Amino acid sequence: PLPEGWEMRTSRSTGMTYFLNIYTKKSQWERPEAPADAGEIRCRHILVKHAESRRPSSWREESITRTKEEALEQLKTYRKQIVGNEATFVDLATKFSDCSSAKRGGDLGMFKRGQMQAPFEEEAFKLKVGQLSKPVETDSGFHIILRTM
Ligand SMILES: N=C(N)NCCC[C@H](NC(=O)[C@@H]1CCC/C1=C/[C@H](COP(=O)(O)O)NC=O)C(N)=O
Repeated sequence: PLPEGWEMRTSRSTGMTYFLNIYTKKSQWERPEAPADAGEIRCRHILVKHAESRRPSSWREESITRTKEEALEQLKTYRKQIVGNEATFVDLATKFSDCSSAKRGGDLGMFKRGQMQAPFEEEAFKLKVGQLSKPVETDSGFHIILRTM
């Protein structure tokens, strides 16, 4: 089968088979080996900051003093609650995310490569739509990411 995100097409003019990236609508003659690059994706995230974050402050807390270990533990607890259906991603993001996107349920909107810090981008672009990431560390703090588009 074709890797995810590709469709096989036949050229009306030449009758030759080509391959269409359903996200970017770009086509190619070579049979793709890897899932189609989405170009632009949309994600929600929950960010837990700590004392060493690049900006140790948020709408929730004027001055964030928790340690990195505490922040990671807290984030893992949220992830367990989501995976165990004890809470929803949007509910926890709204209540606990240290990013201003908390007021949008963690939604960051659509973004392309080159916009987010590298570790976040790398993990986000690996996710399938609907998939939840493992904890990711950036200079902002620790995140879990839910790809929505
Ligand atoms: N395009 C959208 N929606 N906004 C621009 C995002 C800019 C980008 N931001 C990040 O990489 C961090 C990590 C992933 C999400 C994110 C959110 C940060 C985290 O909080 P902070 O460390 O800034 O206080 N809050 C907002 O920017 C960056 N290149 O700095």
